[in-house]
Amino acid sequence: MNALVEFQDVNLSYGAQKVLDDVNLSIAPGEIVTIVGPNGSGKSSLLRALIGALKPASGQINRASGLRIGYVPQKLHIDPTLPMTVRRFLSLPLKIIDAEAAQALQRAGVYDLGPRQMSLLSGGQFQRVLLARALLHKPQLLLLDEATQGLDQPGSAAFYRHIEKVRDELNCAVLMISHELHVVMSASDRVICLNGHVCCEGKPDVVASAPEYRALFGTGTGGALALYRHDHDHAHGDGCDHDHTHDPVNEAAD
Ligand SMILES: Nc1ncnc2c1ncn2[C@@H]1O[C@H](COP(=O)(O)OP(=O)(O)OP(=O)(O)O)[C@@H](O)[C@H]1O
Repeated sequence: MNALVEFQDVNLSYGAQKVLDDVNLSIAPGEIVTIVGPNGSGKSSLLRALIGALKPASGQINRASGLRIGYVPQKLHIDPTLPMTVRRFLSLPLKIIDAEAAQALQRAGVYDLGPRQMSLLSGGQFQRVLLARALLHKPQLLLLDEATQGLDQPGSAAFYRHIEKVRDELNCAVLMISHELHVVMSASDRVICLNGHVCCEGKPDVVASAPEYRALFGTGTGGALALYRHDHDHAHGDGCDHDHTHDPVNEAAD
């Protein structure tokens, strides 16, 4: 198999609630793919199924043999009363040597944070440390689950610019969930729109070439959020029977 990961007709439920419905997708080496979709559309569940934390009710998830995955979660709670340096955090649960920690921090763009206390990091620094942890074992596939939640717009733009750099350095594929659709425009090779099933996918430049997008995106990132119109300029497959008129601004703000 050439792809790193392939979903074939994957169905997933929590009890009676169906969350993924015949999902098919594949991720090729080195590509940056973003999953967008409304709240509750199954994005995080898809990532959890991909890492093997959830078992599909039917269908297949094929991973390339020996695939190394790095995962940056949406958030991670660490007891603020627990003294723990960044260096120590990187050694949990697997002990690593100083050189490995230094290299991972360097790759995450925070080479000097090793001695700092986890509880005293800013939101942006904390996410970079989570990224460093995900990079420790040189992943072929990096998963980011709304990794910039809580960061301001410049902070999250810097984070995603850094992700492109990491991809170029490590040649890893990146699969990310983001509500920040300007990031989708600028950083992704491909966008997959999920609403229980994959309702459309395509290159972001289709969206970015819209005159409204140019007018707004050229002058800042805020307006670009309004331009992701789910009901045009994508090809929809059969069986896509739900309302496609999402409210991207509110989705982005959630
Ligand atoms: N452990 C669980 N047990 C039961 N239901 C769950 C569980 N995790 C998620 N769900 C439900 O499954 C659906 C999909 O959730 P999921 O977190 O995958 O969506 P999402 O697209 O990532 O949402 P968001 O954008 O809000 O983060 C939601 O209706 C959610 O309430």
